[in-house]
Amino acid sequence: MQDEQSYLPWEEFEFDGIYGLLYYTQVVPGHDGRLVFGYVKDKSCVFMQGRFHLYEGYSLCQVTFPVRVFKLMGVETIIVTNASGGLCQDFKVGDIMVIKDHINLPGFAGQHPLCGPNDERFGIRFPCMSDAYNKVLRKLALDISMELGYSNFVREGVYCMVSGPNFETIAEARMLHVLGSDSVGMSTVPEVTVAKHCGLHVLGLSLITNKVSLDYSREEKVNHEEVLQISKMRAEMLQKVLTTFIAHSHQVEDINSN
Ligand SMILES: O=P(O)(O)O[C@H]1O[C@H](CO)[C@@H](O)[C@H]1O
Ligand SMILES: Nc1nc2[nH]cnc2c(=O)[nH]1
Repeated sequence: MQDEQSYLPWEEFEFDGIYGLLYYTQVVPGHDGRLVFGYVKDKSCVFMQGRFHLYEGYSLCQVTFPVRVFKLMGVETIIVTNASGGLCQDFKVGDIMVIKDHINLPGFAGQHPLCGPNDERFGIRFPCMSDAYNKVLRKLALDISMELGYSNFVREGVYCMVSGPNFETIAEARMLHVLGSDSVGMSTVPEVTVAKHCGLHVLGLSLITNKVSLDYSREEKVNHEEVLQISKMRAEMLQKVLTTFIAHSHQVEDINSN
């Protein structure tokens, strides 16, 4: 972070073929709080290096505000990434899960970003969510992972959002598993819900940073440092999948055949 004297809310950057501007905000450790405008190959992109979470005290309207800004800027496709705990017993730490569907647990309790008057400029009152994660984009992500030789680490599954900030009790983890969740985290679902509401195409990738304990005899305890460490370890691989995906996105012939 720059000192107060020289502080500017943005700076120019060039990194690994990506050029653009960085904007700074304040968020949780591991989330840099930067909004990055740039290009991957010839595709203009905007990246959120970090996000806002419900557990930080932001409303879901604030959490999802950037998505609506992106929509107004002309963004058509959004790629959401997160860190999550693996509930599916076949998943290993370091796997990447292409999100097939989600469970909006806070939404069941009325913590939903679309509660309140519906803004018709963005979408309809009762949006369909059964196809939130675009099938064509999911297939492209899986094909690319295979081409890159990552097929052993890449899975598909259902992500469940809890509000956090605590990690799950064993009884909670067992319940989420029985409900059909393959992984659990504290984000993503509000952004995806608002993105689908306003007609954006969505791809979701979840990095499995830890195995969630379903067993009272297991000694390991999850912590945020472990989440950060595995995220760092897999950053290069995720970056490769994402940049290749963006570069190949012109291959998507009919994105609406979802
Ligand atoms: O979902 P993201 O923000 O990627 O991070 C996940 O990891 C953090 C907990 O370690 C929580 O923020 C959880 O949601
Ligand atoms: N709720 C939850 N969020 C996570 N984010 C990364 N790992 C986990 C986890 O095990 N549980």
